[in-house]
Amino acid sequence: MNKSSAYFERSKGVMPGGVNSPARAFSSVDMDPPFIERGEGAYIYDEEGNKYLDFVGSWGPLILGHGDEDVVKGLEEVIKKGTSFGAPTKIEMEMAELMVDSLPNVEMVRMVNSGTEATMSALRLAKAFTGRSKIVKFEGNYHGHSDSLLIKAGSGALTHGVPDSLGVPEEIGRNTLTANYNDLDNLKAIFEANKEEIAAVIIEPVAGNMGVISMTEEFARGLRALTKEHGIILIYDEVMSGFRVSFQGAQSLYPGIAPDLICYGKIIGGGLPVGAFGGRKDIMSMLGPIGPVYQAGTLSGNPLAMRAGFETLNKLGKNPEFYKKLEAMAEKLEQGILQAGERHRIPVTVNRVGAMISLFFTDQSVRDFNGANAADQQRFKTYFKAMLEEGIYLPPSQFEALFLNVQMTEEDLNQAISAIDRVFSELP
Ligand SMILES: Cc1ncc(COP(=O)(O)O)c(C=O)c1O
Ligand SMILES: N[C@H](C=O)CCC(=O)O
Repeated sequence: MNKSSAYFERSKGVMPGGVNSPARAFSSVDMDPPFIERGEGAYIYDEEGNKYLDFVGSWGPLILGHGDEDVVKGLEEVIKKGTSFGAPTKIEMEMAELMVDSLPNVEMVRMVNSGTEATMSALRLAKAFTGRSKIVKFEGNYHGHSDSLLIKAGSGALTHGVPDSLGVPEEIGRNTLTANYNDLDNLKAIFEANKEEIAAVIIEPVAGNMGVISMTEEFARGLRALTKEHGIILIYDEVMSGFRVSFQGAQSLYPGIAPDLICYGKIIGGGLPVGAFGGRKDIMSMLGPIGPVYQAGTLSGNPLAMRAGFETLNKLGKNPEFYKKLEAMAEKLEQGILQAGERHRIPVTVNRVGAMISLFFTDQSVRDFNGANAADQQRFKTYFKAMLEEGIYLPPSQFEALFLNVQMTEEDLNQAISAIDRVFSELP
């Protein structure tokens, strides 16, 4: 990777760590990242022309693969008319209608430019609605990089050893309480100790930022019952799981449980920068200009992002077989990993929900942050590097999820499974 390494050195001179988001720096696996030149279907190509089967998919958005023809055609149409107006457009309305019509528990929605903005704004709204200041998040969950959420955070923050970022003022940090994922007793104790002070609980219902770990049914029910009992707003962060684990996201996996607000991002932008939050009309109606909670954005509802998102959601909604295919492929991959583990005596636990999957080098079940953190990260590093040499592009951290896309074929998966088998056979 001579060219990539040279570009990386150049980038480091002008960009902190050579990147615009730490997760992509590959420092966690002690190597330089390949610089990606283009993507096509299920594959990406680096500046040297190396071809990789892409299990990152821009960290989740590209469920249709690279260069989906409907997304590209839509973008070409929009770009000829203008890239941004800072004024209402028809496509924003159509996108909002599509989301409200498709999603349970979303009566109104507001578009923003990233998942970070979505969670930050949803929390502000919850604080205004309840008149309270504290929030609860779960250790190892990641909700973007706003101050109050960079506490015991997952994803790149965890991978790079800064789950509690410097620069978050103590008085802000004090209002963020952290709980253990899937632990109702812990949550009850926090609620009891902070009566009438907690505005919201925010959770990744299917977490992907400490590896993949989902809420147990019992925990999901208890969480909803307890938040209701204490007058606390329940926010599902579906930035990653939305339209990924099923068309209606994680909400549909826990029938009968309704969050009050839900955050989106990634897939709803079809590969362009986007986020959204929505939910109960009485809460959403507190937003400006009809309510007292201010929230805004020069490029919010940008026509290109809206069109890419609209084409993506429209296509996913019209093709339920996509999700069946993704599920079948992810299951095949899961089995392939487990069988390779057995064959080569490598202790491995695979967590999977739909086409979100991750592998932990441990023989213990992983259902919270401590479980994920106890897995063998040194072994993950060796595995990651060897897989990259095999032409398989995985997220460079144990604490991230792998994403499949609908462009992947049986042959692609067989290639990945054979690579895993070869790599496991040589793991120290
Ligand atoms: C669950 C979750 N919430 C929020 C975010 C923040 O989104 P963004 O990176 O678009 O700001 C991410 C990813 O980064 C995420 O995975
Ligand atoms: N896990 C993160 C989001 O889901 C990875 C993306 C990033 O932080 O760059």
